[in-house]
Amino acid sequence: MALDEADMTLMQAVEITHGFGAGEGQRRVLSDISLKIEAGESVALIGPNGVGKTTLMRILAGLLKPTSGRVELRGGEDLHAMSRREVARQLTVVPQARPQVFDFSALDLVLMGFHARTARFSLPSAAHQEQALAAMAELDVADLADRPASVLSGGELQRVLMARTMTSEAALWLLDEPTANLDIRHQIALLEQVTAHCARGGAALGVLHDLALAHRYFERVIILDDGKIRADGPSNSTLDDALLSQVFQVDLHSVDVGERRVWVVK
Ligand SMILES: Nc1ncnc2c1ncn2[C@@H]1O[C@H](COP(=O)(O)OP(=O)(O)OP(=O)(O)O)[C@@H](O)[C@H]1O
Repeated sequence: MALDEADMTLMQAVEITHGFGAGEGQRRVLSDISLKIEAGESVALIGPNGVGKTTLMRILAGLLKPTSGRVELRGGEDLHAMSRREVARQLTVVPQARPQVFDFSALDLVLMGFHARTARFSLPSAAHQEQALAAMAELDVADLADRPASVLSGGELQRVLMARTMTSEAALWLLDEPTANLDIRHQIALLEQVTAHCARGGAALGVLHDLALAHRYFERVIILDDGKIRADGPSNSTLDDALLSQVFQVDLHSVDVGERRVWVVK
Protein backbone atom coordinates (compact mmCIF):
# COMPACT_ATOMS: atom_id res chain seq x y z
CA MET A 1 0.00 0.00 0.00
CA ALA A 2 1.38 3.42 -0.95
CA LEU A 3 1.88 5.87 1.89
CA ASP A 4 -0.14 9.07 1.61
CA GLU A 5 1.58 12.43 1.96
CA ALA A 6 0.86 12.76 5.68
CA ASP A 7 2.60 9.42 6.35
CA MET A 8 5.58 10.37 4.18
CA THR A 9 6.20 13.61 6.07
CA LEU A 10 8.34 12.74 9.08
CA MET A 11 8.85 16.33 10.20
CA GLN A 12 7.60 19.75 9.31
CA ALA A 13 8.97 22.96 10.81
CA VAL A 14 6.72 25.97 10.35
CA GLU A 15 8.07 29.53 10.59
CA ILE A 16 10.62 28.87 13.34
CA THR A 17 12.14 31.99 14.84
CA HIS A 18 14.49 31.91 17.81
CA GLY A 19 16.38 34.46 19.85
CA PHE A 20 18.56 34.07 22.93
CA GLY A 21 18.10 36.45 25.86
CA ALA A 22 15.01 38.31 26.96
CA GLY A 23 13.33 41.62 26.08
CA GLU A 24 15.34 44.38 24.40
CA GLY A 25 18.60 42.44 24.71
CA GLN A 26 17.33 39.43 22.81
CA ARG A 27 19.64 38.34 19.99
CA ARG A 28 17.83 36.79 17.01
CA VAL A 29 19.55 33.62 15.78
CA LEU A 30 16.92 32.03 13.52
CA SER A 31 14.31 33.80 11.37
CA ASP A 32 11.30 32.26 9.75
CA ILE A 33 12.64 28.77 9.05
CA SER A 34 10.20 26.41 7.36
CA LEU A 35 11.17 22.98 6.13
CA LYS A 36 9.74 19.54 5.60
CA ILE A 37 11.51 16.18 5.74
CA GLU A 38 9.98 13.23 3.94
CA ALA A 39 10.60 9.51 4.32
CA GLY A 40 13.59 8.45 2.21
CA GLU A 41 15.27 11.87 2.20
CA SER A 42 18.88 12.50 3.15
CA VAL A 43 19.33 16.20 3.87
CA ALA A 44 22.56 18.03 4.70
CA LEU A 45 22.40 21.30 6.63
CA ILE A 46 25.41 23.48 5.89
CA GLY A 47 26.44 27.03 6.69
CA PRO A 48 29.20 29.08 8.31
CA ASN A 49 30.08 28.85 12.01
CA GLY A 50 27.60 30.49 14.34
CA VAL A 51 24.70 30.83 11.85
CA GLY A 52 22.33 28.75 13.98
CA LYS A 53 22.67 25.15 12.71
CA THR A 54 22.94 23.56 16.18
CA THR A 55 20.22 25.84 17.53
CA LEU A 56 17.93 24.68 14.72
CA MET A 57 18.84 21.02 15.30
CA ARG A 58 18.09 21.36 19.03
CA ILE A 59 14.70 22.90 18.22
CA LEU A 60 13.94 20.13 15.70
CA ALA A 61 14.95 17.52 18.30
CA GLY A 62 12.57 19.05 20.86
CA LEU A 63 15.45 20.00 23.18
CA LEU A 64 14.83 23.73 22.83
CA LYS A 65 11.51 25.51 22.44
CA PRO A 66 11.60 28.15 19.72
CA THR A 67 10.61 31.73 20.46
CA SER A 68 7.88 31.26 17.86
CA GLY A 69 6.85 28.70 15.28
CA ARG A 70 5.98 25.05 15.45
CA VAL A 71 7.54 21.67 14.75
CA GLU A 72 5.24 18.83 13.76
CA LEU A 73 6.07 15.15 13.60
CA ARG A 74 4.20 12.41 11.74
CA GLY A 75 0.47 13.04 11.59
CA GLY A 76 0.90 16.73 12.49
CA GLU A 77 1.63 16.15 16.20
CA ASP A 78 3.24 19.11 17.96
CA LEU A 79 6.76 17.95 18.90
CA HIS A 80 7.10 20.34 21.83
CA ALA A 81 3.90 19.01 23.42
CA MET A 82 5.02 15.35 23.27
CA SER A 83 6.85 13.37 26.00
CA ARG A 84 10.55 12.54 25.43
CA ARG A 85 9.60 8.88 25.13
CA GLU A 86 7.02 9.61 22.42
CA VAL A 87 9.51 11.82 20.60
CA ALA A 88 12.18 9.07 20.84
CA ARG A 89 9.91 6.71 18.91
CA GLN A 90 10.03 9.10 15.96
CA LEU A 91 13.43 10.76 16.02
CA THR A 92 16.89 10.13 17.39
CA VAL A 93 19.79 12.52 17.81
CA VAL A 94 23.57 12.39 17.58
CA PRO A 95 24.45 15.63 19.40
CA GLN A 96 27.35 17.95 18.63
CA ALA A 97 28.40 18.36 22.25
CA ARG A 98 29.91 15.40 24.10
CA PRO A 99 27.03 14.19 26.31
CA GLN A 100 27.35 13.35 30.02
CA VAL A 101 27.92 9.58 29.90
CA PHE A 102 28.32 8.83 33.65
CA ASP A 103 29.56 5.30 34.41
CA PHE A 104 27.88 3.55 31.50
CA SER A 105 29.81 1.13 29.34
CA ALA A 106 29.87 1.76 25.59
CA LEU A 107 27.43 -1.15 25.14
CA ASP A 108 25.05 0.30 27.78
CA LEU A 109 25.04 3.54 25.83
CA VAL A 110 24.11 1.75 22.60
CA LEU A 111 21.41 -0.27 24.38
CA MET A 112 19.74 3.03 25.31
CA GLY A 113 18.63 3.15 21.68
CA PHE A 114 16.01 0.56 22.62
CA HIS A 115 14.74 2.62 25.54
CA ALA A 116 11.69 4.10 23.81
CA ARG A 117 10.24 0.69 22.96
CA THR A 118 10.99 -1.31 26.12
CA ALA A 119 9.28 -1.25 29.52
CA ARG A 120 10.87 1.18 31.97
CA PHE A 121 13.72 -0.32 34.05
CA SER A 122 13.57 -3.64 32.15
CA LEU A 123 16.85 -5.42 31.46
CA PRO A 124 18.01 -5.58 27.82
CA SER A 125 17.09 -8.83 26.08
CA ALA A 126 19.69 -11.10 24.47
CA ALA A 127 18.28 -10.10 21.06
CA HIS A 128 18.79 -6.40 21.84
CA GLN A 129 22.38 -7.07 23.00
CA GLU A 130 23.03 -8.91 19.75
CA GLN A 131 21.57 -6.07 17.66
CA ALA A 132 23.54 -3.47 19.62
CA LEU A 133 26.80 -5.38 19.11
CA ALA A 134 26.01 -5.80 15.40
CA ALA A 135 25.52 -2.03 15.04
CA MET A 136 28.78 -1.45 16.94
CA ALA A 137 30.57 -3.90 14.63
CA GLU A 138 29.35 -1.94 11.55
CA LEU A 139 31.15 1.11 12.93
CA ASP A 140 34.19 -0.79 14.20
CA VAL A 141 33.54 -0.22 17.92
CA ALA A 142 32.32 -3.69 19.01
CA ASP A 143 35.62 -4.34 20.79
CA LEU A 144 34.96 -1.29 22.98
CA ALA A 145 31.66 -2.71 24.32
CA ASP A 146 32.83 -3.08 27.93
CA ARG A 147 34.91 0.10 28.04
CA PRO A 148 33.53 2.94 30.23
CA ALA A 149 32.00 5.51 27.89
CA SER A 150 33.71 8.28 29.91
CA VAL A 151 37.18 7.21 28.68
CA LEU A 152 36.31 6.85 24.98
CA SER A 153 38.12 9.12 22.54
CA GLY A 154 36.06 11.72 20.65
CA GLY A 155 35.89 9.58 17.50
CA GLU A 156 35.11 6.39 19.43
CA LEU A 157 32.28 8.04 21.36
CA GLN A 158 30.90 9.53 18.15
CA ARG A 159 30.68 6.06 16.56
CA VAL A 160 29.14 4.57 19.73
CA LEU A 161 26.45 7.29 19.67
CA MET A 162 25.84 6.55 16.00
CA ALA A 163 25.48 2.83 16.82
CA ARG A 164 22.85 3.87 19.40
CA THR A 165 21.03 5.77 16.64
CA MET A 166 21.18 2.66 14.44
CA THR A 167 19.43 0.55 17.11
CA SER A 168 16.65 3.09 17.57
CA GLU A 169 13.30 2.44 15.93
CA ALA A 170 13.03 6.13 15.02
CA ALA A 171 12.68 6.86 11.32
CA LEU A 172 14.25 10.33 11.51
CA TRP A 173 17.92 10.70 12.37
CA LEU A 174 19.14 14.17 13.42
CA LEU A 175 22.92 14.22 13.21
CA ASP A 176 24.84 17.31 14.34
CA GLU A 177 28.31 17.13 12.78
CA PRO A 178 28.35 13.31 12.95
CA THR A 179 31.70 13.07 11.17
CA ALA A 180 33.48 15.81 13.11
CA ASN A 181 35.87 13.60 15.10
CA LEU A 182 36.24 10.80 12.58
CA ASP A 183 39.07 9.76 10.29
CA ILE A 184 38.16 9.39 6.61
CA ARG A 185 37.48 5.61 6.77
CA HIS A 186 35.09 6.03 9.68
CA GLN A 187 33.43 9.08 8.08
CA ILE A 188 32.58 6.90 5.08
CA ALA A 189 31.41 3.96 7.23
CA LEU A 190 29.10 6.26 9.20
CA LEU A 191 27.68 8.05 6.17
CA GLU A 192 27.05 4.74 4.39
CA GLN A 193 24.80 3.85 7.33
CA VAL A 194 22.89 7.07 6.69
CA THR A 195 22.46 6.18 3.02
CA ALA A 196 21.26 2.66 3.92
CA HIS A 197 18.80 4.03 6.49
CA CYS A 198 17.28 6.44 3.93
CA ALA A 199 17.11 3.67 1.30
CA ARG A 200 15.04 1.65 3.81
CA GLY A 201 12.53 4.53 4.02
CA GLY A 202 14.04 6.41 6.97
CA ALA A 203 15.32 9.99 6.70
CA ALA A 204 18.28 11.96 8.00
CA LEU A 205 19.12 15.61 8.55
CA GLY A 206 22.84 16.05 9.14
CA VAL A 207 24.92 19.14 9.85
CA LEU A 208 28.14 18.93 7.84
CA HIS A 209 31.07 21.24 7.20
CA ASP A 210 32.60 19.07 4.47
CA LEU A 211 30.99 20.09 1.17
CA ALA A 212 32.31 17.04 -0.70
CA LEU A 213 30.74 14.67 1.84
CA ALA A 214 27.48 16.64 1.73
CA HIS A 215 27.45 16.29 -2.08
CA ARG A 216 28.33 12.60 -2.09
CA TYR A 217 26.06 11.31 0.68
CA PHE A 218 23.07 13.69 0.80
CA GLU A 219 20.51 14.13 -1.97
CA ARG A 220 19.25 17.45 -0.69
CA VAL A 221 21.14 20.37 0.84
CA ILE A 222 19.84 23.24 2.94
CA ILE A 223 22.14 26.26 3.25
CA LEU A 224 21.65 28.32 6.38
CA ASP A 225 23.11 31.80 6.41
CA ASP A 226 22.59 34.53 8.93
CA GLY A 227 19.76 32.55 10.57
CA LYS A 228 17.78 32.15 7.33
CA ILE A 229 17.46 29.46 4.67
CA ARG A 230 19.42 30.72 1.65
CA ALA A 231 18.82 27.63 -0.49
CA ASP A 232 17.05 24.29 -0.19
CA GLY A 233 17.06 21.74 -2.99
CA PRO A 234 18.90 18.91 -4.75
CA SER A 235 22.61 18.82 -3.78
CA ASN A 236 23.77 19.18 -7.39
CA SER A 237 22.09 22.55 -7.84
CA THR A 238 22.19 23.90 -4.27
CA LEU A 239 25.94 23.40 -3.91
CA ASP A 240 26.59 26.15 -6.42
CA ASP A 241 30.06 27.74 -6.50
CA ALA A 242 28.85 31.35 -6.63
CA LEU A 243 26.36 30.86 -3.79
CA LEU A 244 28.86 28.93 -1.64
CA SER A 245 31.54 31.57 -2.22
CA GLN A 246 29.13 34.25 -1.11
CA VAL A 247 27.90 32.37 1.95
CA PHE A 248 31.34 31.21 3.16
CA GLN A 249 33.13 34.38 2.02
CA VAL A 250 35.94 32.57 0.23
CA ASP A 251 36.39 32.04 -3.49
CA LEU A 252 35.30 28.42 -3.94
CA HIS A 253 35.62 26.40 -7.13
CA SER A 254 34.22 22.89 -7.63
CA VAL A 255 36.07 20.13 -9.45
CA ASP A 256 34.37 16.94 -10.59
CA VAL A 257 36.34 13.72 -10.16
CA GLY A 258 34.18 11.05 -11.80
CA GLU A 259 30.86 11.23 -9.96
CA ARG A 260 32.44 12.94 -6.96
CA ARG A 261 32.73 16.67 -6.50
CA VAL A 262 35.29 18.48 -4.38
CA TRP A 263 35.82 22.16 -3.69
CA VAL A 264 39.05 24.08 -3.73
CA VAL A 265 39.73 27.65 -2.67
CA LYS A 266 40.85 29.68 -5.69
N1 LIG B 1 22.36 29.11 24.96
C1 LIG B 1 22.76 30.16 24.24
N2 LIG B 1 22.70 31.42 24.75
C2 LIG B 1 23.09 32.48 24.00
N3 LIG B 1 23.57 32.40 22.76
C3 LIG B 1 23.66 31.18 22.21
C4 LIG B 1 23.26 30.00 22.92
N4 LIG B 1 23.46 28.93 22.11
C5 LIG B 1 23.96 29.41 20.95
N5 LIG B 1 24.08 30.76 21.01
C6 LIG B 1 24.57 31.65 19.95
O1 LIG B 1 23.74 31.46 18.81
C7 LIG B 1 24.50 31.53 17.61
C8 LIG B 1 24.27 30.26 16.81
O2 LIG B 1 24.90 29.18 17.48
P1 LIG B 1 24.85 27.71 16.90
O3 LIG B 1 25.59 26.83 17.86
O4 LIG B 1 23.46 27.36 16.58
O5 LIG B 1 25.69 27.90 15.56
P2 LIG B 1 26.21 26.82 14.50
O6 LIG B 1 25.75 27.27 13.17
O7 LIG B 1 25.83 25.46 14.93
O8 LIG B 1 27.78 27.02 14.61
P3 LIG B 1 29.04 26.01 14.42
O9 LIG B 1 29.19 25.77 12.93
O10 LIG B 1 30.18 26.82 14.93
O11 LIG B 1 28.79 24.76 15.20
C9 LIG B 1 25.95 31.74 18.03
O12 LIG B 1 26.25 33.10 17.91
C10 LIG B 1 25.97 31.28 19.48
O13 LIG B 1 26.95 32.00 20.20
